Amino acid sequence: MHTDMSCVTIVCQDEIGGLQVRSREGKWMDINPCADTLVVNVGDLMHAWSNGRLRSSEHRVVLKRNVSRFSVAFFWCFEDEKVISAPDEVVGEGGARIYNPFVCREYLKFRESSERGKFDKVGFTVKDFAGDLKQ
Ligand SMILES: O=C(O)CCC(=O)C(=O)O
Ligand SMILES: [Fe+2]
Repeated sequence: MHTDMSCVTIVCQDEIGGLQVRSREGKWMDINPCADTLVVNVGDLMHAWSNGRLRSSEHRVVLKRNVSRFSVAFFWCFEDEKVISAPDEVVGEGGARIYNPFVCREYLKFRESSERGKFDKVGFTVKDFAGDLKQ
């Protein structure tokens, strides 16, 4: 289970399927394969930029049978040196930023070097890195 570090991810999975996304309520939902259809995921950078309005959902791949599966993912990120800080227009009047501003490169480094995140991408999210200022 992980969230994507990207801004937006585009996934193409074959007919075997297996991709699951966790709902706000914590329920795992199958993303059933559909011919000529791509899956678009919001990643952590977009989640932080949108001040949490767009959710970077936890997802995983679960195979119900012992078969080979093929998928390809395209991860679109902001440039390394960009600072992610939700714009005033997104935060809205009277609203508050829920994350500290951060540099994209630093977040990617954090995810790639942290014990839990190293190989299987499981673990930390932007909340762990930039704090959740609401809490
Ligand atoms: O294989 C898939 O369907 C999803 C892969 C994925 O979530 C990822 O590479 O981040
Ligand atoms: Fe992913």
